[in-house]
Amino acid sequence: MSRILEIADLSFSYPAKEVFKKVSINMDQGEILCLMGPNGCGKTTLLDTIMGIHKAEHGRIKLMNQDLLTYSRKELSKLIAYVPQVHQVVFPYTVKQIVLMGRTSYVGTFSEPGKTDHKAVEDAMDLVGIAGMADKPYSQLSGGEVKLVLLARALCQQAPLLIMDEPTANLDFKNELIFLETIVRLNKRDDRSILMATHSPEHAFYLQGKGSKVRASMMSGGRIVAQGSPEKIITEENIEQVYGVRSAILLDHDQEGTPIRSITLRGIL
Ligand SMILES: Nc1ncnc2c1ncn2[C@@H]1O[C@H](COP(=O)(O)OP(=O)(O)OP(=O)(O)O)[C@@H](O)[C@H]1O
Repeated sequence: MSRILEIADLSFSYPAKEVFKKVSINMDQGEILCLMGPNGCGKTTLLDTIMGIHKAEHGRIKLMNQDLLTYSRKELSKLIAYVPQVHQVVFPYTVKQIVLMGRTSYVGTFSEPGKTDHKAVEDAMDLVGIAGMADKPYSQLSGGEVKLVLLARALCQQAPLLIMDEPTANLDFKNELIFLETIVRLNKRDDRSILMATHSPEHAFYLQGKGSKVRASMMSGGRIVAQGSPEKIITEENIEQVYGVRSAILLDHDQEGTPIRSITLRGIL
């Protein structure tokens, strides 16, 4: 199994704040890694550092066995697709124009997008169910619709590593499942590796139940405090320690006998 991402001893601080220290994470090709942790623990900053937006003070990141710093911006955009937590644009783009931006690294500087680019955009929009919104102004979408458009943009980038920051925030039940099912499909059919920061630990169980290879990492106080298979990491004890709340992990089985775990919150400690 080849490594898509190797993060070793990574540390980063903003001028007046240390965010994370000595973080080490490895991801195999074809794996889904769910990064969890309380608000403000550093998940987004870590994702931004992996994408080369922040420069780490210490440690190193290897992407597909090559030092991240040796890639050009254009090369990186073919290797990593990103669904951000929030996204604002000032120009009055249509939804289709935003999705087409996912093809930027494939289109020459002085060229127009070609047939392949338009086909990739249409396929991605069909897959996430937003084909009917193609000509709508992006600035007039709801928070949930924006997430679906950003997913379509990332899909047509066709990068081996997909990074998502709280992808299902703002989504209703059905769109949350469209998102999760799209992740499963990309992972199992296209062998994409997915790193997602999430406040919904049960997503790790859901994706695992659908046959994806899933691991969970829990971040707290700027460190990775637990890392491994979802059932070993997402435990009542770890949730108590990391989030300061009492919870119950419930185990059920679906019709095929596959275990399904869910979490209910019982109170603040
Ligand atoms: N540009 C910045 N300058 C200074 N401090 C920042 C900056 N951006 C974030 N921080 C701080 O760094 C810490 C980590 O923020 P980050 O957004 O990475 O957390 P997070 O785990 O993604 O949080 P959430 O779950 O709320 O999205 C927080 O304390 C935040 O206030």
